[in-house]
Amino acid sequence: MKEVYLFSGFLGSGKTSMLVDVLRQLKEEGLKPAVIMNELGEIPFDSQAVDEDIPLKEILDGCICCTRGEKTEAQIQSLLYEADFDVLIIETTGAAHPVEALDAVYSPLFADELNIKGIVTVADSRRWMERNQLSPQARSLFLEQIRHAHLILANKCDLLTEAEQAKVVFELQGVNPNAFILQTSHGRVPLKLLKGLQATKAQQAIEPAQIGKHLHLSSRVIEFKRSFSQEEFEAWVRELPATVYRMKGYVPIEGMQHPMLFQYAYGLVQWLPEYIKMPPKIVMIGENVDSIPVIGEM
Ligand SMILES: Nc1nc2c(ncn2[C@@H]2O[C@H](COP(=O)(O)OP(=O)(O)OP(=O)(O)O)[C@@H](O)[C@H]2O)c(=O)[nH]1
Repeated sequence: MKEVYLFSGFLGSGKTSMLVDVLRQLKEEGLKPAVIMNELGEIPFDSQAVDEDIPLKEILDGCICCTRGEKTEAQIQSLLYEADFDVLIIETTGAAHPVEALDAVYSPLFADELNIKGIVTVADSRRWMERNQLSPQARSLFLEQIRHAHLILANKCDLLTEAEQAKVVFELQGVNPNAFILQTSHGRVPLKLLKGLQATKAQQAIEPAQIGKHLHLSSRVIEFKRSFSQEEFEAWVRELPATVYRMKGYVPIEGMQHPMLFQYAYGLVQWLPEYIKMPPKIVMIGENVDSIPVIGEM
């Protein structure tokens, strides 16, 4: 399986600096990286930071998490098809919400091929100290990026005194008690730390994924062995805890020739008939989703 890392973080926090350094380390270890970059503008500004021999896809005209889910899926699929790589790094825009970005990346179509190792959030320590100057929306996004991270870089620590650095780490840990927090400058993170992440462990095609129990934001692949009535399936969905944020995939429904395309977000369910036979599985994204009873297995 290919390892996938999502780099998240506020505008200008140091994501590209981290990317450049991680790419260098991967190459030194003889690993082949590939990169998907998501930039808000039309011009691929940051992509110049990636060497030409590294497979690179860009999503330029929008944010990965808002409208670009399908585009991300297509970019990953074409990378899987055309490029030879071991590790995929996806750098999101500073405006991406981590749950939505994870959702855009995690498709039942290639869940068996990708091992999503986790979300690494780069936090600008100086900006964190001055977060009260941000608009409420920007501040809440900043907090969400920290809250859902599996690893946090308290970056730009060179701009802070030691006492300030300690305060920032303490406060970040308060927002996300589960993530490891590393103080960095210029996004320098040892590769070993990234490799140790386990947002989703290796998944078998049949078995539901084993997920790190102590991590809150996690994902899971659920494969169905029988079909359901739509009512029965939706009754199960209604019973799910509010901490299940997203589900999508293909569900075998009685009377339908092929599994139906199923989408779930913010409590809303959407069904669409599918004209080709897709594998009967969905992905679920939420907090500690491994402990949730699954329809057909209860
Ligand atoms: N002093 C200091 N500057 C840093 C550090 N990390 C990054 N920078 C600078 O901050 C600026 C933004 O860094 P990038 O790595 O481009 O940040 P980014 O998150 O990719 O930025 P966007 O793509 O605009 O979201 C650059 O000028 C970097 O040189 C750091 O640890 N200390």
